[in-house]
Amino acid sequence: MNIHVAAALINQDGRLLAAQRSTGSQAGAWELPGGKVEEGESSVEALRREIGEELSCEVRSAWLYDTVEFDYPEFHLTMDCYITRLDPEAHPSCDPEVHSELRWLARDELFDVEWLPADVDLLRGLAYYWDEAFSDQLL
Ligand SMILES: Nc1nc2c([nH]c(=O)n2[C@H]2C[C@H](O)[C@@H](COP(=O)(O)OP(=O)(O)OP(=O)(O)O)O2)c(=O)[nH]1
Repeated sequence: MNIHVAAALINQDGRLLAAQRSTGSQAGAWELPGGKVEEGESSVEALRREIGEELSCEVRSAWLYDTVEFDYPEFHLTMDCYITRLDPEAHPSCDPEVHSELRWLARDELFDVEWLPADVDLLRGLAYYWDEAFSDQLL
């Protein structure tokens, strides 16, 4: 089984938004906000919808940073990860049905939380290319 997910790398004031899953078998683990791409939807459309549903925020712009391919025991994950800009005044809020906590992590705090296994290599890379990835010139 293949699961296609769209996920957001959201940076504000030099920090990345991380979210802790509140339900399911992966409860307690940290992830990037996002979710499954539905039938008939593009991955950017899924990103906009999920960020609206989960964080009550509007996506201003998004560009594809990387696509993660990862084998979980039960399924294969394809995850499109977008550098995502919200309105600078936006305050993402936590929907308890999805996330138990949101945290803004600085570059040197990225691994203070326990990420879902599929995210670890991506975030290692992001820590390395942090300034380039979040440069305003690219948005
Ligand atoms: N959103 C998100 N999902 C991730 C990440 N890393 C990772 O392995 N996943 C996995 C966890 C889940 O098995 C799957 C996403 O499914 P989900 O349950 O969040 O999707 P959804 O919001 O559409 O939920 P649902 O409607 O099926 O309940 O992808 C990540 O950084 N962000």
